[in-house]
Amino acid sequence: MLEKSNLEYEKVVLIGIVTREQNEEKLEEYLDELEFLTYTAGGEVVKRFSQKMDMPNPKTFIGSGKMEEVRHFVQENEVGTAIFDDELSPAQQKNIERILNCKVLDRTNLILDIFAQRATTSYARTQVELAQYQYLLPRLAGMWTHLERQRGGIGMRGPGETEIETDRRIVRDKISLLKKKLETIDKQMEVQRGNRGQLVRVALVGYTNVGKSTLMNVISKSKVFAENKLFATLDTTVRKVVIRNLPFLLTDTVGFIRKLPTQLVESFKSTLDEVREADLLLHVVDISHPNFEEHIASVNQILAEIKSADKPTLMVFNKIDAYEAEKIEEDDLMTERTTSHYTLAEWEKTWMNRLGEDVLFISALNKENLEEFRKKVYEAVRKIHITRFPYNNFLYPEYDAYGEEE
Ligand SMILES: Nc1nc2c(ncn2[C@@H]2O[C@H](COP(=O)(O)OP(=O)(O)OP(=O)(O)O)[C@@H](O)[C@H]2O)c(=O)[nH]1
Ligand SMILES: [Mg+2]
Repeated sequence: MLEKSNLEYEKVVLIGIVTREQNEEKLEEYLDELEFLTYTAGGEVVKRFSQKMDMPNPKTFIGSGKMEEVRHFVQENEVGTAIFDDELSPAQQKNIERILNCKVLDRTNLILDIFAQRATTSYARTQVELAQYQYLLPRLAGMWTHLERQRGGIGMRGPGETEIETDRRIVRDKISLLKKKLETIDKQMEVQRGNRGQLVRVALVGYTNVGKSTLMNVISKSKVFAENKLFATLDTTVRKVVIRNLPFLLTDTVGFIRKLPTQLVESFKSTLDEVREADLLLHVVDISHPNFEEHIASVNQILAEIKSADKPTLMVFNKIDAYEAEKIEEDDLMTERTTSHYTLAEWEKTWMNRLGEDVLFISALNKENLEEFRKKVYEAVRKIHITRFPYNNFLYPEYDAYGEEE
């Protein structure tokens, strides 16, 4: 496994549904993200299809009329892949593949594919491979029920079952092998983490592509890979950073995303251990993204899943240089003013205001407000430090007590 399905320059169509919980506007936003994921995986979206429905069709997800429309387009335009925004059951995936006669992926599949493409270290590769096999296992079972139905009762416990059972056993063996391999690496990593001494640990967390690695680079003067694609970072990088005379460890981590496949959360447990063991989180947000509030909610949900929601956290609103409020023309009396029309100053007076001191607005790219960033991080790290080592708190005075030395 691991080798990614070849999406290079492949033409792709996206398919999503409008439901009671998900109106057209939401769907468009989700499909925007799905398109970005597709682009990251090496595909080019040529068309989006959507359908309004209360419940997805159990056999083909979308209705048969819509499916015919998609099939027609796929055939006419030599589309190689159809990607659904929602998770498809193994049976649905198979049925749709048969109708469309092209590759059919869902969101989970696509994310796994990108991770497979981007994993470079053996550690990240092992984690991705484990996630892939875990995704595959119930799908082998799905293949079986599909056979079962086709053949009917009598005589079906023949070679078909044996084959599937063998496949399943191979996959299960592979899973336990990979788990053992990870355990071994985990132990080594634990030792490494133990060797880091008693420095306070700070972790950068946040949605994918918000600028965590960029911030890591400006703060620690390191060269972590950053780019305008999703999941640029899969491995954690730890750097010792010193602000004034106060040293601490700063970790750059993998970005989160809406509906992050559970297999990935599970197999990236050890990568996420860095977050779990952190004393302070810097939750980085791309405030120029129209969905940034939803991104925050997704990140908080994953933090809760890994039991890290209660840690001291600084909210770092990044990309203020790129923030643009939507404008309402003066003669436009129809458009209702919403949060998308807020200026940054207005945002600061919303729920953000309730976070008190723990909020920051910066641009990592243009290095705006980094002095305030250093100050707030210094104060937060210092607070943790002096609770932990009350006897040497004289070492680290309040940030402003340094005067204008830097
Ligand atoms: N305009 C603007 N762009 C930024 C800023 N900070 C980062 N970027 C850009 O945002 C993109 C993503 O940056 P990364 O640092 O790779 O983001 P990340 O959060 O590490 O992303 P993943 O590792 O993929 O989760 C890059 O193209 C950066 O140049 C900023 O302050 N302003
Ligand atoms: Mg990164």
